[in-house]
This record gives sequence, structure tokens and C-alpha cells, in this order.
Amino acid sequence: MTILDQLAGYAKERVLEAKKKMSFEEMRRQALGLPKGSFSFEQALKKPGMSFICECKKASPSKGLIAPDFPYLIIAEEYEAAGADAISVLTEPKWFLGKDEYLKEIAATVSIPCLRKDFTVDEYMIYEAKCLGASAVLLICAILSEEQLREYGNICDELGLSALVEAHDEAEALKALRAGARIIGVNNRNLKDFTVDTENSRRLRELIPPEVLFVSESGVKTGEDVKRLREMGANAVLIGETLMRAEDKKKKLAELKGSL
Ligand SMILES: O=P(O)(O)OC[C@@H](O)[C@@H](O)c1c[nH]c2ccccc12
Repeated sequence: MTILDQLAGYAKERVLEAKKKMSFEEMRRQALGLPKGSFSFEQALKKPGMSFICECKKASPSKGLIAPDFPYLIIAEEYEAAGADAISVLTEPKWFLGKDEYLKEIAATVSIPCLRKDFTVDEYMIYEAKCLGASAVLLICAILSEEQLREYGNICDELGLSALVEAHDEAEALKALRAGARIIGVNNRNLKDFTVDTENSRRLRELIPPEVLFVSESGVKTGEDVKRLREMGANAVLIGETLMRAEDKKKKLAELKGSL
């Protein structure tokens, strides 16, 4: 079983537990009772040039503990002050040491859109994301059927949330497109074996029509990386570890933007 299967399996267990605390009907009712979102995440990615999605992540399955000290609100505020266009917040608790509260508090504090970075395996998690204040959710092609991608995309549309649809190879990118994805994220890290290859973005960019927003995710370390990804047509980069390990996040983000 791959780590992705384990993450998805555990997410299903988490949903079962969550439904005991608040039923599906109640979560849905609360989410639909909130003002509809304005698709602010995709708007933020539409600006000319490269957009930066900066990630709050305490740990990961490939790197273990990244930030023992995790002042998440300060980090999020630093990202915003440094000119991030959006913030990605891990809520997966077991491998990424995330929490729903991190997202809730960050979304209530910053004015840029927040992505709920989790392993969406049930509609419940989309309504929950809305209630937590997210502007976007992650849908991973490798763990969802085409029909689920379409259905979940429709729920996002109803709530005014954006869906970042993650693909790792050609077949997944085509599946995302057939399901109507407006934002496709290509994960440069293979979640099956953790190898990183930013050239993956180049191969897949060619398959994806220019009007579909393209996010290059993972393994971005330098301004040179960002420049290369921009040249291959990425609209945004999603950067976690490099920023999480930087003492001065503002300086690091400026460096990453530097060679543009
Ligand atoms: O820390 P990195 O290498 O900059 O990567 C960030 C982000 O892309 C990564 O956390 C990620 C990409 N896709 C995911 C899916 C689930 C959880 C996490 C991820």
C-alpha cells in the first residue's frame, strides 16, 4: 500500500469520526448558510506573471518534522506581508501534523485566500472546508474517480470555492480536464515514492490548455527553479518546505521572486 492509499484510508476514518460529532446534513446546512465564496483563490492565480502559494506545514511523510516550533499565525501573517498570493494550510493530522483549527484561525486572520490542504475523500470535507473559512480545497486525481472529481467540483462551485485538482501524470491530467478542472496542480513529488522532478511540470504543461490555471507544486527551492517553471508556463508555484525552513520568510520569498 502506498503512502497515498494510507493517507486516503485514514481520511475516510476521520470523516466517519467527524460525522459522529456533526452530521453530514448539519455540516452541509451550515456551509450553505454562509455567504457564497467569490472564487478568490483562482482570482489570485489569474494575475499576470507568477503567483505564489505559500504553505504552512509542520511535518510531512517524506521529511518528517520540518518545523518543531510552529507559530502558524505568525507564519501566515509573515507570508501575507511578504506578498504571498494565497496560503496553503495542511489540516491532515497524522503525517503532516495539521489541524482544522490552524486553517480556521489563519483564514480568519489573513485577507488572502486559503487552501485547505488535505486528502478530500468525501463531500463532507468540502462543506467542512467552507465552514473553516477556506477559499479552496485540494482534489487529488489518484484517490478520486472522474465522477467524484466532477461531483466535488460541482459542490465547490455551489459554495464559491475553488478546486485545485492535483495530477501527477498524463492520464491524471487528462482525467482532471475531462472532469472540468479550472486549476490543475502538478505535484513534482511523486507521492508513491517521494522522488521530486520539476521537469514533470514541463511535460504536463503541454497537455493543459492555456486558459486552465497551472500550479507547479513541491520541491521548489530557488529563484532559478521559479524562473524555469514560469518559463514553462506555470501560473503559480506552491512552496512549503523551503519557506518553512527559512528563518526570514520575507527574505526567502523575495529571493524566490528575485530572478523573475
Ligand atoms: O514542501 P514542498 O516540497 O515545497 O511542497 C509543498 C506542497 O506542494 C506539498 O506539501 C504537497 C503537494 N501536494 C500535496 C498533497 C497533499 C499534501 C501535501 C502536498
